[in-house]
Amino acid sequence: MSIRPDTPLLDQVKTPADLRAFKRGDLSALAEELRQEMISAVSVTGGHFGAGLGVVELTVALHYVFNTPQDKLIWDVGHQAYPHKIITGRREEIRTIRQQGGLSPFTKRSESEYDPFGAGHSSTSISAALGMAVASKMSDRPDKAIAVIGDGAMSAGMAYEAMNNAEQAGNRLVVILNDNDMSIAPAVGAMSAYLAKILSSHQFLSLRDIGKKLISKLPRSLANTARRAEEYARGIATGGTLFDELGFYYVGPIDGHNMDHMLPILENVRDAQDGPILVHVVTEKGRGHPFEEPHGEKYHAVPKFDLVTKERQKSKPAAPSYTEVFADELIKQAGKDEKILAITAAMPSGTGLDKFEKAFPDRTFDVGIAEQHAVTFAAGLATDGYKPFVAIYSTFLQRAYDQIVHDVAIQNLPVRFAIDRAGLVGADGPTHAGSFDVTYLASLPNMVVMAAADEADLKHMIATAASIDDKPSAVRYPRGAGVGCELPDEGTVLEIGKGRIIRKGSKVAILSLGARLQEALKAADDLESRGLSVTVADARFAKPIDDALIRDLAVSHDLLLSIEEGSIGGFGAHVLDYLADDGILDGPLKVRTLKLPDTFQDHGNPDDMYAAAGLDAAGIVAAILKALGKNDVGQSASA
Ligand SMILES: Cc1ncc(C[n+]2csc(CCOP(=O)(O)OP(=O)(O)O)c2C)c(N)n1
Ligand SMILES: CC(=O)[C@@H](O)[C@H](O)COP(=O)(O)O
Ligand SMILES: [Mg+2]
Repeated sequence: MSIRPDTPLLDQVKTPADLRAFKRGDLSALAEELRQEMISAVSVTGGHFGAGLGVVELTVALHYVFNTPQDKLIWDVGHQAYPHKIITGRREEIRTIRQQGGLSPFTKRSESEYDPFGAGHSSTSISAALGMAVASKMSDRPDKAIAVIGDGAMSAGMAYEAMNNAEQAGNRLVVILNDNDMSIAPAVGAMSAYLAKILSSHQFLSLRDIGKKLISKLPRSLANTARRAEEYARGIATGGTLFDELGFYYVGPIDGHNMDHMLPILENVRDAQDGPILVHVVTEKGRGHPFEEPHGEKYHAVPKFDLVTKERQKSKPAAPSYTEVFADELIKQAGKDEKILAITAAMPSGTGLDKFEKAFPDRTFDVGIAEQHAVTFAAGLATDGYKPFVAIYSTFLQRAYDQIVHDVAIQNLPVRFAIDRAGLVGADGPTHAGSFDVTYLASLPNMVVMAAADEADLKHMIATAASIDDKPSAVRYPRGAGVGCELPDEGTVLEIGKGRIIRKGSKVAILSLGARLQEALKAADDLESRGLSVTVADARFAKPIDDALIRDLAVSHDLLLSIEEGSIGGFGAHVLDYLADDGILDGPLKVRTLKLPDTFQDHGNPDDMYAAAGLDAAGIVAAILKALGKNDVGQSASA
């Protein structure tokens, strides 16, 4: 049941300008209404939850103190921006978030002038803010750029590359480090430990010391705040941090749920005349969530739920997910081969490596949000005979492309890439769609690229990757449940570069790569009912492609149609290359390549999106009939 909370204060806020008219004393109550509004909205839509709940007060404080949208507020990743969207004119639309045609789950420039930078992938905010700050400095405008970055996102190299250059921005750059001691999973690594140390160590000065220190060190206006330091529950420490060494003026830690602590500090930061400032804010991820039981991931993301019963909508998958099948097979393989290791970049549950870690804690590495490092780390392990599986979502692997080319492929190191979320992912939209991996991987010499058509084949492909010791390999598989096929106890090693015929016909050949195979088979049924004899083949490999299979199909059918869940330049392009170079295209054969349209795929339901892209059974049938000039052949069996 959806309930709209009573929100008399929030009702007065259409934009941040309304918020700025509030008395300071009312802001905490306003923030609580905002939290309840967000809970109510997410109960209807599902979506990212814990991060937004944790920054409700911070969101109100930042919009209250800074002059958005002239001052640019940049949320790293953007998954925590639900409260921000609600108070920046998108309160009603928030209930459409992640649905086709609705609001984006992340910040998006085209959605609002209050979203100065689009996101989805992490750790971009400081670079973007620095660019904006330098632009405003060069244009002689006073506008600030404020990057809000989480402690998890602070593990990525890009954040440090940006901080290393931050001085260029002068006082126009503000970084808010939102420290909730969580990534999706608990935060990992030395940086996380360092932040914890700042919170608990000697740098956490006595209140009186802080006052003295601040007065001597801070810009004048900040010093005034410091005189009131004894009001702060947590106190603040300055100086001597890594951030100071990087050219920031470090202020913190401050309690990110306490307006009385945050407002004076942020006002002074806003008015400071010196260089860039980093404010270390401590928050609680998932604060105020309505559920009774605690959650290890602090409710990072939730499905729709009933606000009264708190019951979360559980879909009952008919088959195990590809992710689970991958984890089970890797555990099987690792049980036989102690050299097998598993690496995740901050996605242990998403990639199934949390399960692997339970079986092999010493052979599992969560490196934090650090995809580039994950890949080169794996390359290093591979030089010494270890067999690393880097389990990464297709979209996040994009960040490590040079590492794949330079550190892995050129050196021909046997790193195994387990590429989850390949193809359309649905609600997360264009930043998270796994559209490009075949295009960017199959163009690399030395790389073996496999795509699983079903979960049984995924097991075979993981077994195959485990056996490839002389070159890099990749297996791609989609988000969500498998097709429900029978699963072997253990995968069997496949012959490299060999596809398989699933169904034999004579007129039309459908050559499928990956999980569109079921749709290809449905299309074949439909076409047969129209009197067209159809062969369906599963290519299995995008690289090396099965030349012999393609040639056989090409010479024995009138039409060869390839289909894949990926962008242009992928499998279809490789098939065309082969056909052209082999001279087969010089003959009577008709060829069509079905792939995703050459646009970024927005968020929505993947089935609808594949249908719109012509990649479902009906789309395949239509493409084939059109190619054969037979739009009027027979009736669909399913019609
Ligand atoms: C490059 C990249 N890798 C992985 C992810 C997946 N991801 C989204 S949010 C998140 C955790 C971010 O932690 P933090 O920055 O601390 O934000 P919090 O959720 O704690 O507010 C991760 C790993 C991503 N968005 N981008
Ligand atoms: C914000 C982010 O990048 C992740 O939280 C992502 O939304 C997870 O996607 P899955 O639900 O596919 O694991
Ligand atoms: Mg965090």
